[in-house]
Amino acid sequence: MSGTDQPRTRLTPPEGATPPVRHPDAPAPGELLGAHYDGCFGCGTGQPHGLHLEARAGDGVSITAEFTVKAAHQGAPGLAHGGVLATALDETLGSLNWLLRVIAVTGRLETDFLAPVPLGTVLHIEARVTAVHGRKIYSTAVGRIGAPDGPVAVRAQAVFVEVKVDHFIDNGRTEEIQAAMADPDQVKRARAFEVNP
Ligand SMILES: CCCCC/C=C\C/C=C\C/C=C\C/C=C\CCCC(=O)SCCNC(=O)CCNC(=O)[C@H](O)C(C)(C)COP(=O)(O)OP(=O)(O)OC[C@H]1O[C@@H](n2cnc3c(N)ncnc32)[C@H](O)[C@@H]1OP(=O)(O)O
Repeated sequence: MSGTDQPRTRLTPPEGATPPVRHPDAPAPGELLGAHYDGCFGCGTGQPHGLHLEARAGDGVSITAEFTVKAAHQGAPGLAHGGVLATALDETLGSLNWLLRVIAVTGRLETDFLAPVPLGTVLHIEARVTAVHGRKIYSTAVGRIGAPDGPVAVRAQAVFVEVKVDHFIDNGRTEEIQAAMADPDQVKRARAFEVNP
């Protein structure tokens, strides 16, 4: 790789990175987070074939989540599609930002697939922020088959990049943005981001 083929940033935090700070108003450990947007493929209830991933706050800046592999999520017959598994990890990692009260998008996501995940499996995911450096948030996730201490099937390392709410307003389609703004819970959440940076 050379020039523009190089990744923007390494997955290991640079010198000067600091430990993440859990926001004082973050949901208590064990609390269900709920969907951040009804139309989200990862967590939204309005997506019939979505992942319907359920995330809970953990201790520190960590999240646990469960995702059940359904027929619509197959790649090979009877096995979860790798991209769908990466999505489940991405969604769980994205939920971590709610504990920091920061809005951030995935900049880089590296996934290791260690074991196939059969249809019907409940994938138990745990994700954690390891460090913060400027707008960059470094995090890791692991997905286990069948139980929180089950065999490891997937792992990920990620860098999320903090953005302003304008990122969504400027880049999203007007129709969906207006619908999201009309959802009282979304407005509350967007406000919370803006008054509690
Ligand atoms: C209106 C109602 C809406 C309400 C919304 C309210 C709340 C929303 C709540 C939650 C929604 C949030 C997420 C959804 C949750 C889960 C879903 C899973 C997450 C995703 O699925 S999300 C979709 C996929 N994701 C993208 O769609 C990103 C596309 N992309 C961009 O939008 C830009 O590319 C961006 C913003 C990433 C950067 O652009 P930029 O211009 O702002 O930043 P800039 O270039 O200045 O870089 C600043 C520092 O970040 C480093 N950096 C930059 N890019 C990097 C990269 N790719 N990898 C590693 N490091 C990177 C630089 O190296 C520099 O580091 P340093 O400061 O050390 O030099």
